[in-house]
Amino acid sequence: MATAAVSSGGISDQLFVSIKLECPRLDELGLVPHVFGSHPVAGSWDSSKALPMEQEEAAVWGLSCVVPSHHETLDFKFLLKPKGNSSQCIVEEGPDRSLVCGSSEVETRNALFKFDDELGAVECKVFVETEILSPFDLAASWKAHQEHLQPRVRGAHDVSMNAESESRAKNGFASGLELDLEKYVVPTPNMGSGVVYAANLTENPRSLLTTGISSNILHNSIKGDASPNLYASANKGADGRHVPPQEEQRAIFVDRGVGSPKFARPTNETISMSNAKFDSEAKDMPAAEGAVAAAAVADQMYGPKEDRKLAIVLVGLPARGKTFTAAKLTRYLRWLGHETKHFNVGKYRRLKHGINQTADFFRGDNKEGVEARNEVAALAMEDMLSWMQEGGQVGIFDATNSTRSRRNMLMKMAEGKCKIIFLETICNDKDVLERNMRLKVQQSPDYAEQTDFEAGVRDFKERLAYYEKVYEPVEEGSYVKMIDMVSGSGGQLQINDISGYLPGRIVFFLVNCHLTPRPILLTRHGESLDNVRGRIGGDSSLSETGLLYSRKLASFIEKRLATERTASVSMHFFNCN
Ligand SMILES: Nc1ncnc2c1ncn2[C@@H]1O[C@H](COP(=O)(O)OP(=O)(O)O)[C@@H](O)[C@H]1O
Ligand SMILES: O=P(O)(O)OC[C@H]1O[C@@](CO)(OP(=O)(O)O)[C@@H](O)[C@@H]1O
Repeated sequence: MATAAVSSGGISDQLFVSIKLECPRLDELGLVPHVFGSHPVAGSWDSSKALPMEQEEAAVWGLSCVVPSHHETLDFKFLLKPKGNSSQCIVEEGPDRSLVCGSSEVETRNALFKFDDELGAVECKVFVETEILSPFDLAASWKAHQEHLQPRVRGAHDVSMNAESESRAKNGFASGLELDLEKYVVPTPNMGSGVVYAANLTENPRSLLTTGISSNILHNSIKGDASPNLYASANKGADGRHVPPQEEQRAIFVDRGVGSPKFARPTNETISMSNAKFDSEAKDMPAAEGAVAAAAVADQMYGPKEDRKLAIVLVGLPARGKTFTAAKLTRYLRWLGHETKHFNVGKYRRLKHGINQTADFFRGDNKEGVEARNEVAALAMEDMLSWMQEGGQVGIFDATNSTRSRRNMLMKMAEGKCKIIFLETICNDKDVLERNMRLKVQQSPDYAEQTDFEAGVRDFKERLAYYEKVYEPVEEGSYVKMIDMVSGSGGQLQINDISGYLPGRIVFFLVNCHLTPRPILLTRHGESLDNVRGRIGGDSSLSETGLLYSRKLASFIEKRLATERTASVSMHFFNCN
């Protein structure tokens, strides 16, 4: 029957083969078509081990199976056996059929069977379909197949497999799907190359898209001389929401080149996590430490209702992973069911001042630059607060917010409206920073029009140096500091004055935050004695095969995962009662 030696990206693909035989006479004659061939899955040319085809319709018989990847070509033939008598067989006439992996040509000549007696001959139409499948596709289709055969019974403790499917599993599939853990290639996760710059996916600056606000009004509001709602009240619809005039919206997007398809209980002490320090080189599992630490925080903290509006204000020099962390946190909080939005001040700045600002714009002694940046930061904060008043729960405010005066401005704006937690990301690892900076120049719309990549890197480094000169680490308010959480030489999470259920969850998340995507491997136990009897569930011992699997699994973990610095193994027991 089939073939295949395919490998893509280090993962062995498998050849899925579906064969159909059409002949109205077979049923009349009480004959069952089989397939046998050169691969052990198809009996290694031993007719007594041929795979029986299944009657799908009155005249149609089918068989699908999967051929493991270590065979180049597989030859096969059809044979007929009388129902209930597997010792006799009639093999089809003509040469062996061959399936070669990667070849689009499949042998579909009719199958001719000659009988010695007056029956003469029987001719059957042949249809063959092949598909190369990854192990994941295969697992999914196997699951679907199993579920199709054995619909789940609600409330049943265990489900018996019927004899037919069991024997088929033994003959056709399970034996063919010999998962050799020694050779299992752990898939490389998608590293997200070519992904859209995370800041582009943040909230659209609605105040900027709403009206051509005068800088003065904005400026006043920043200084606290005017109600911040002054400009926000412009252009409201019947429901009180902002109505962006279409024309302006379009004009701004086009003119600035933003969104271009190119990119595509309370405590006042500092709780240092030295007791529950996150150290990626430590042997203890960080996840477990994080859970304990976060639970300790969360358990004490069920804050008052008014604290439920929460602003997470990022703080950090450029290229410290603020936008990255903000995007991940947004996703997590949304997944928990909290209305969360990510506001990126860079996006506002780009809309209002264009994408081509040089490092000079970010100089701490560039009064105009500082004012312009504060202006857009205030706009973003205003948008975030308005959104909270409309029902939003957690706003993530993503900017460098690198000076105390900027943070004071934000705290003042948030007074009585929401609680603020500063989330500072600190990174001292030169290699990580170098990589981050280059990544920023590659991805940020700020350098979309810079054709000289190295010139872009120099400009970004200059920008960073200006920020470093004025940078004031957070020492005020409630805060979480992520310190060198990515460098691999130990990391620390410091928390101060954090209270409430949600902040506790956030701390939990941050402690367990990973920088790089990683594969998650799931396995069930090996075959149990109950499984051998066709039963799922129960609590029986492992069969011989199950024991073999358990040894292979232990060796896989020891040999293969022990070398992975961040690998962790956890066991889960599911009780379906
Ligand atoms: N905690 C962290 N420390 C250092 N680098 C990080 C951290 N988290 C993520 N990164 C990396 O930093 C890169 C740049 O991140 P980004 O979020 O754009 O920086 P920022 O918003 O601080 O300018 C990301 O691609 C990511 O690989
Ligand atoms: O105004 P500050 O707090 O510096 O923060 C916003 C600035 O952060 C920057 C700093 O480089 O980063 P980003 O674009 O990566 O989000 C600028 O784009 C943006 O103008």
